[in-house]
Amino acid sequence: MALVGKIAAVTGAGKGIGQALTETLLKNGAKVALLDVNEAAGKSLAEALGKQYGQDKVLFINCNVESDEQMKAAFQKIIETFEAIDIFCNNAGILNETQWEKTISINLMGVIRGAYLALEHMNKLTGGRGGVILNTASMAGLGPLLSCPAYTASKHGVVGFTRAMGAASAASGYGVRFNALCPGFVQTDLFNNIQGNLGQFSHLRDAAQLLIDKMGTMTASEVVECVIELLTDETKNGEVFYVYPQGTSYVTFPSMVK
Ligand SMILES: NC(=O)C1=CN([C@@H]2O[C@H](COP(=O)(O)OP(=O)(O)OC[C@H]3O[C@@H](n4cnc5c(N)ncnc54)[C@H](O)[C@@H]3O)[C@@H](O)[C@H]2O)C=CC1
Ligand SMILES: CCCCC/C=C\C=C\C(=O)C/C=C\C/C=C\CCCC(=O)O
Repeated sequence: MALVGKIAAVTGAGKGIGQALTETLLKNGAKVALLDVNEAAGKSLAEALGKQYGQDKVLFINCNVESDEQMKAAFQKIIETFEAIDIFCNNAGILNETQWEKTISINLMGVIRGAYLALEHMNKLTGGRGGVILNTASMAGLGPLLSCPAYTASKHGVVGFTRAMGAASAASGYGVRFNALCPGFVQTDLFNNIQGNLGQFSHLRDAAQLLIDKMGTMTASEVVECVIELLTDETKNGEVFYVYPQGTSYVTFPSMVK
């Protein structure tokens, strides 16, 4: 599936990994709807990218992934403007162990909400033209980030949801692929502004820092460079793609059916 002419939407598009995803999609010829709750960041990015790629290629929508109403309205706006949707990147996320319910609400419930609404418009059985849904999980969806249990739970949830939806979609003939992106540490606002967000686990900051020092960090652009394959290769469904400073790998899981 080439990206030229495809219609994409990215949540949390205003900054960090979402910004890099948006720029990469535009660079490869897609039109992109930028969804973000940060109006200032999303709007100014959309304006800058509109100048670079053409105003008809970008659309900013102020939208909180926690809101069913705002998300439904966002999909309506995308369809009104671009007529379809082929690629949906469920990327918005926070890391806040003090506000752990909000962390679950945005990172996991927001992803499920986004996927179900996207599917209504993309499902080939209901008039959609198929496509791919990419869920940004994390390496914390594969192993425990000791200072961040709620965040770790949210990301394990995203990995499980993606795998189950990939299987459900294939078995149902929806024509929509589901893949999860699991980056290691990425230099973004989420990573840099961790101070005050670890709550009762603040005393584990140094232990987490040791892990960061051992593993290293990446830029958002380095992560997204590796993602094109996941979006374009039509054989990739239900995949969990681990991106770390030294390379990438498709994660394998043990089969529980004996
Ligand atoms: N930075 C890192 O080390 C890693 C981040 N991730 C994941 O990548 C995704 C993106 O994170 P970053 O780019 O690092 O963060 P970031 O903080 O740089 O950007 C997140 C964007 O999401 C938006 N956002 C937050 N809550 C929202 C909501 N309720 N509705 C709509 N938009 C919302 C923010 O306004 C911001 O523009 C998240 O899901 C995060 O968990 C995964 C692995 C590592
Ligand atoms: C200094 C406190 C921690 C700061 C972490 C900031 C951002 C992290 C974002 C993530 O999504 C996590 C990325 C990578 C690490 C996740 C899990 C490590 C698992 C290690 C293991 O399996 O042993």
